[in-house]
Amino acid sequence: MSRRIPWVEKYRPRRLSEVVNQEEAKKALLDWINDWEKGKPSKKAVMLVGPPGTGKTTLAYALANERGYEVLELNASDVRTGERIRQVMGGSMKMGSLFGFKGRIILFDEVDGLNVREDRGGLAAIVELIRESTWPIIMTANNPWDPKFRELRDEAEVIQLKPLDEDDILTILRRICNAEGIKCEEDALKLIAESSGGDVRAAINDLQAAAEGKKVLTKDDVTVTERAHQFDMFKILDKVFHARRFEEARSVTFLPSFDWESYYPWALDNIPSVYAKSVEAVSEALDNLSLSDVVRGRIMKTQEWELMPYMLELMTAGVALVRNKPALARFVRLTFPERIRLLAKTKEIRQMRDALINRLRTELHVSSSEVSLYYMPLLRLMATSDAFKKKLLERLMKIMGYSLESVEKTLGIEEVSAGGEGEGTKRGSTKRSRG
Ligand SMILES: Nc1ncnc2c1ncn2[C@@H]1O[C@H](COP(=O)(O)OP(=O)(O)OP(=O)(O)O)[C@@H](O)[C@H]1O
Repeated sequence: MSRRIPWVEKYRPRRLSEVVNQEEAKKALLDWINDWEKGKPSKKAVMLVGPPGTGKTTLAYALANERGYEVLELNASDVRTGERIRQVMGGSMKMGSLFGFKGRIILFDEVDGLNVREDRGGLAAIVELIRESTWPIIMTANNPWDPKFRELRDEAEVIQLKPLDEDDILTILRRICNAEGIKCEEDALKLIAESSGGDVRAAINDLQAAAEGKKVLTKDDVTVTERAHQFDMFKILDKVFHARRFEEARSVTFLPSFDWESYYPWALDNIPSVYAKSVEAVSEALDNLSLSDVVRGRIMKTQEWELMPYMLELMTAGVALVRNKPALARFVRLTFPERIRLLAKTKEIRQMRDALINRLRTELHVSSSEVSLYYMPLLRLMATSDAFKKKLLERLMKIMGYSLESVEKTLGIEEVSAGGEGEGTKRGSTKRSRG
């Protein structure tokens, strides 16, 4: 009955190309190590930041493996005693080659796990380590936005990883099922992926628990634990709405499960109903939330990550501490954000549309935005004209391998003809009657 190798380790990608959907992070990481190798890194360290189980540690190891570095992992107590540091820092880049390595990469996993209050010395030691290091340093963190980590963040290039979506996780799960020779029903994998809340480690663990030793995995075999990304979000919002003090509201941002990208639409959709009794409160909370989005935009554009605490405070304390806040019931009713629901519903069509745009972009040698702006409306128009419709739809079906219905949906011609005549009228009106 004993578990053999955990699948999270067995199937941990060894090469960067196997790490799913973190292309921008990979590129930034490669640029950084290339600069190191040329002897002119802009920062001696990088900090890989992202939600749990999205590939931070994996990227560090894959990079080291691919570029021939030995990984030396350090933790908080190593830093405090200082001894291991001296050991690690001794020697030069050339020394590693004795053992067949090009050099060393120092990995400091989960730096935000340091208890900054009790471990002030530890933090200062890491900063010093970075300044003096002759080796590239990689740190990982889920949530390093506490102002106390500022000095550390300043020493590093912050590389943000994306939260993974269900499709990414399905890709990884299918790969494992194939490698294990297990016939996994798609529904079973979907259930696991859905409940993982974007955490690949959680999904792989659930898969192993349900499938190990089986030849076939069905939906009935899957008893996913209440991983409850959504449940967490309910708890987080509940805490924010009930908070009476600044620190209380802001404290949610230190939870490992806090993911600001998902939090935003949740807050946006729930503020009007939770504060419904006070227009002033709704307006102020939405104002602060939108300001947080302005700050987010600035961070993304200028990479000024030190603005992050302001963004987090505006989206939490800014929502909690508003004038004329109405008295709230002990349990507020929260709803699932419409935007996320809608995005999930239209995902397939959006993907097909993106694929078509991409194809046209390469054929026509123009940018994607030009295709969306000029060529897609033209195609849509042609697809509703008797002179071109048949030929155009047939060509697109052939080129893209879509069904007729998919081509129509991709071009959005239901919407166009909804206002006009023909078969679209019927479909369009059914759609509208919902609203
Ligand atoms: N993008 C990815 N592509 C392929 N596999 C992944 C990816 N992200 C995570 N995994 C798998 O999930 C496991 C956990 O990933 P990893 O340890 O890199 O997560 P992490 O982001 O460092 O999480 P934490 O912050 O909890 O330490 C890995 O063993 C790997 O098998």
